[in-house]
Amino acid sequence: MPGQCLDDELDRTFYGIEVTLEAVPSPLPPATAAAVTELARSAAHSDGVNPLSEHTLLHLDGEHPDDVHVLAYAGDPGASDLAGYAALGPDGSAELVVSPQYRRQGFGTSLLRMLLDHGGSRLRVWAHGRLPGADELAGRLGLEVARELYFLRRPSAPVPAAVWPTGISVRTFVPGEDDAAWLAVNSAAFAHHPEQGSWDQSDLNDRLQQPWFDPAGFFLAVDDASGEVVGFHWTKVHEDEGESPHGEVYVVGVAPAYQGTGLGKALTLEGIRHLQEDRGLDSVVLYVDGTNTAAHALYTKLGFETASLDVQFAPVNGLAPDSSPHIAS
Ligand SMILES: CC(=O)SCCNC(=O)CCNC(=O)[C@H](O)C(C)(C)COP(=O)(O)OP(=O)(O)OC[C@H]1O[C@@H](n2cnc3c(N)ncnc32)[C@H](O)[C@@H]1OP(=O)(O)O
Ligand SMILES: N[C@@H](CS)C(=O)N[C@H]1[C@@H](O[C@@H]2[C@H](O)[C@H](O)[C@@H](O)[C@H](O)[C@H]2O)O[C@H](CO)[C@@H](O)[C@@H]1O
Repeated sequence: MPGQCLDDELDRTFYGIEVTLEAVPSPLPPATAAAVTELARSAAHSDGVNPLSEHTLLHLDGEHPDDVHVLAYAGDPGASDLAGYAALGPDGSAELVVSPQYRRQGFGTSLLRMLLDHGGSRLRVWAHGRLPGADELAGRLGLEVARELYFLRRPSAPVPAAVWPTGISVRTFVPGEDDAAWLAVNSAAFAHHPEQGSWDQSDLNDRLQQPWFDPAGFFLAVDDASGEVVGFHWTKVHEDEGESPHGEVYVVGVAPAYQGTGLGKALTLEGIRHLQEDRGLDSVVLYVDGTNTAAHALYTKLGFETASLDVQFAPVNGLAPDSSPHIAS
């Protein structure tokens, strides 16, 4: 829906007496963003998995005019606390979460129906951890699994020394100097990825400003002959409330012309060494798409094991209701 925006008037859509849904434009008022963050924290504590991804949480703040936020209340908005939330991006990707105290009362169904109204056949809604009920709710509304994202964990174990391909050296990322070079190799490495390959300077800036960002954990592989950045391993440390600190292989990418030379393995090992030895972290995690056979083979070899699964649901054969979105063009 690029370039589209919500009507001037709040687009309030009612799905029944008990549930009030309100589609609100970006930017969310700070108090509303805080309520959504608390709702997500409460659900994570109850379910053992975060219902909203980093991208959605980052987009709660700031101007993202192509995003749609949906708030669910029991009764009139403001008359009660937030019962649920859904986010819909311009590419049809979406997430939704219902407060643990409002489960099995139709809020999830109402939120998903509204996402289908707005997203149509492009809707791709996440179910992180594929929790009980996700498949049932999705199936009831004509959705099926369209994508699998595996969450892998590597228990603490010695890290073999990285063996670098000839003519390649490694250094760490310098914010403000390496941005363009990293964006270029990231988009080349992830040219076929639904999200990663389209990251731009704004996406990078969002993350450079995060408390977890640490350039010492962001490794760049450089071709000595050309000086070109040809690969990277960006690590991340999670120190979230209620979780033991752990490291993440956040993103590993190798320029297509350098793939199959041992560079991905070397970069991955260097990042794991950093997380374990420099940051003193025991376990290391990562996300990898189910279709990514190369990455899966690499990580399995390095001792990663499947810990959980996220899935994305999509309308069966694009048969979603063909209702036109409730948004002005
Ligand atoms: C946590 C994440 O970031 S998941 C996303 C990972 N990144 C991407 O998918 C971006 C696009 N792909 C790439 O950048 C690369 O293909 C990577 C990072 C997956 C692998 O990097 P490469 O430099 O090609 O890997 P490298 O040459 O070091 O191979 C290491 C091992 O990976 C596996 N592997 C690499 N490529 C392949 C392939 N095409 N098919 C099967 N296995 C493969 C093998 O086990 C290989 O070991 P081997 O050569 O001894 O058999
Ligand atoms: N290995 C990476 C790059 S290809 C990957 O698969 N990322 C996924 C993953 O991102 C994680 C997610 O945003 C978590 O909320 C965050 O805490 C992690 O740090 C991220 O790695 O899942 C996303 C969907 O939730 C997906 O869009 C990314 O491509």
